[in-house]
Amino acid sequence: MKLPDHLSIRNGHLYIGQHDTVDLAEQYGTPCYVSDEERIRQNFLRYNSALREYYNDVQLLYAAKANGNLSVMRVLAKMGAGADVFSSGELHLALLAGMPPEKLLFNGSSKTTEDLELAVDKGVRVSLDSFDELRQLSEVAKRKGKEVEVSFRINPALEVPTHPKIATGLATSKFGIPAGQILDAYKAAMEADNVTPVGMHCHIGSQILDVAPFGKAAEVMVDLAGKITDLGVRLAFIDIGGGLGIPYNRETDKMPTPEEYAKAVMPVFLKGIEKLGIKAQLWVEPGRYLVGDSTILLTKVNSVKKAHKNFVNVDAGFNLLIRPAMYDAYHEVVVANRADEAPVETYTVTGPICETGDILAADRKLPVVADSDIMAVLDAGAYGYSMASQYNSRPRCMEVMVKGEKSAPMRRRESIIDIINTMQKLPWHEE
Ligand SMILES: Cc1ncc(COP(=O)(O)O)c(C=O)c1O
Ligand SMILES: N[C@@H](CCCC[NH3+])C(=O)O
Repeated sequence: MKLPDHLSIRNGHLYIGQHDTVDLAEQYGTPCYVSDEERIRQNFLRYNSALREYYNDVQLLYAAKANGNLSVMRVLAKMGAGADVFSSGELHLALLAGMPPEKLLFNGSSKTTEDLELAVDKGVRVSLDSFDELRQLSEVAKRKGKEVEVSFRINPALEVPTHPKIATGLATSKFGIPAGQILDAYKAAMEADNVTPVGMHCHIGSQILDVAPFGKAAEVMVDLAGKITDLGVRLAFIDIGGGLGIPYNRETDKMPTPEEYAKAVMPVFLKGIEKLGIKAQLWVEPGRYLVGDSTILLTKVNSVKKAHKNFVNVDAGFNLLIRPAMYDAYHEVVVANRADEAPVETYTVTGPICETGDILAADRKLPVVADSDIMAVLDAGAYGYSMASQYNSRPRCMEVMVKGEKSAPMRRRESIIDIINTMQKLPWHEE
């Protein structure tokens, strides 16, 4: 099995960095997410350098939805990342993590008045998704006597090779303003009180397996940039979103690298802005690439059952990692305490949730598995914990970070008390 550099097999056990995952499972309990801080750094550096090879004025805005743990965001903030925030919650976290407001963009297709107020109060730029939202933001900013800088999210109407649920730039998707309406949007923004258009934004989808659509999106953006500049808008940034995929199946996935991504995007972008004679900053919003492979989910085998199939029943299910159930996503699984044993049996790894679809990994060849074995689900750092739920009244698990010889929890395990405490007794049930 091919492993990323920060994972290795030593003495029959799976290691993350310098840590035996079987010991980590013992020390912190299962289920448990474990992330490697160094890996996040390496991923950031690689992505950033690939783009900066071509152009100095690039700003990475980490897509906070991928993994909103404050410790993860602090690591990225220290590296110089800003953030794409998609809610007031993510905005608060980004600021707490030390990301300056000028490196944040408040995205979202359905913002509340409170969201808009927070953006204005904190001096964060807003990516607008409708004419309605422009009007509302203008009213909010005027009421507060403040100015707010904006971009519009553009729907480039592009097909992308990914799961249909995570293609976001299709003509039919809910995101963005169609290219045919975009000049009217900028005109309206130029006329609106207390609002200044200074940027453009698009994001075509996630887990994209080919760089060609990114090049196409860049082309659409610089073409439109010309028309928007002609209106008199001074573009400070052009944000082309995130979406670069990662190889979840290292045996079969042929994934584009950040260098290939940069090669597809940067010449188009640079030619475009040179032609226009502008010096816009390039903003990109990677999420998955920065954190996806940094993290494993450790889970313990509760029981093994021979039935229609060989089922391995583990203590983590789609309450903690919904990607396999939601997108039929593939995640590699390793029996952490038998990592050097030969795969001899085919197993389906299932969680504890009361749903047939609670399958983490189907039909995998693994060593003979027994109860109390520790399994690691790989590449769980993006859209893992951040999409976790308390379904079946299961408290969410702990998150641990390792760095060199050190390890520490970066989020405590929830307890049933946490769940109970959010509920309130109805007044007519009191007596
Ligand atoms: C607006 C926006 N930007 C960035 C991202 C990050 O995407 P990814 O994690 O695929 O890089 C997303 C998620 O798809 C998004 O919705
Ligand atoms: N949640 C998706 C990615 C969507 C990103 C948000 N637009 C996944 O797990 O692959």
